[in-house]
Amino acid sequence: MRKVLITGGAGYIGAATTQLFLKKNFLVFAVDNLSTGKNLLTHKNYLFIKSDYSSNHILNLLKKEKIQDVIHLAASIDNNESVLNPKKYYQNNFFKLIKFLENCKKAKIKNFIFSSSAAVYGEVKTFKPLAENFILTPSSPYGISKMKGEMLIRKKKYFNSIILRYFNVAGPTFDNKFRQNFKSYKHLLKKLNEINFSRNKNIFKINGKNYDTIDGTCVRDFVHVQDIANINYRSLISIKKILKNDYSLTLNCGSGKENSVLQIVKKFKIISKKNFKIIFTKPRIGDPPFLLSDNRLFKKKLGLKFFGINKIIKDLIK
Ligand SMILES: O=c1ccn([C@@H]2O[C@H](COP(=O)(O)OP(=O)(O)O[C@H]3O[C@H](CO)[C@H](O)[C@H](O)[C@H]3O)[C@@H](O)[C@H]2O)c(=O)[nH]1
Repeated sequence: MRKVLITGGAGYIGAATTQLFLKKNFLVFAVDNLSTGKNLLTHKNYLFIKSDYSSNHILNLLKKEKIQDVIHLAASIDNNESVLNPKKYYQNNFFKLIKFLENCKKAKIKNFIFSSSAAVYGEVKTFKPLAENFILTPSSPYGISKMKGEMLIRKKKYFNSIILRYFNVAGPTFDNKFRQNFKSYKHLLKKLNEINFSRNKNIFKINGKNYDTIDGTCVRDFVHVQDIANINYRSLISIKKILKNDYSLTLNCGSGKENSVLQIVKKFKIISKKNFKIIFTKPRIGDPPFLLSDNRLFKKKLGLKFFGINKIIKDLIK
């Protein structure tokens, strides 16, 4: 049975990815320090280890179990928080990664999938889809920590690596089991779904209305978490075919379909059949006005289709 180590395995994307690898008959070692995600599974081929991903405990596990495949998802992921507490982001996402990569070398890891983010593009001045070779100007410590992580991994030639730049991930995991539920997160679809519909005077706050976009609100490219799990899986099992003679490749993981925040809020209103008032508040610091994936390389290499925003919303309100 093929083994895989999934760091951040109890997180939101970690849980969806773990569910899929179990379904595909992998023996999954899920490591997580349970600081944000607490999504644990029960399955005969699932082993949960409460630990920091960079610990010696994990190094010993990799060696003992002769694990060759790693999906690295563990990270602090809140753009807003990273502006307030940058040290936490450099520590968790970068300095620990340095140690973890040394451990992966010692354990002779062969294949490494790294979860990066569209946050590496930052506050781009263009209003076009972003290709992987677009200049990186991250606007938050979170984005910077991911960009530095990418650069570090690309230099490592002792394993195959695929760097996946996730765009905006949303929707429930398989079987509708887990969601983006960490209380302090302020993700758009999480906040929309949290509106207390039993009250009459519900309001939803949109951050900013004067961006240079179709309707003045920010534009995003939403991807279903189940698509992301599938991308993680396909990247690993097809890594040789994807890389050909190279040792590392970076891929955008976005649907290429743009939606403004206001469009999404209106769609949510229609699909959920709930009534609430929309108000505009001040823009969020470091909020990129426009993030849209140019996914031509992704399509060429992985050829997967995306579910789309309507299904994400329908699944969320189930
Ligand atoms: O109550 C809310 C919540 C969000 N928004 C707006 O909706 C857009 C999307 O916000 P999210 O918080 O859902 O997502 P972000 O684009 O800020 O960031 C997300 O996507 C990034 C990549 O695109 C990174 O991966 C990051 O970790 C992840 O949180 C932003 O313009 C935000 O200001 C609102 O107007 N009101």
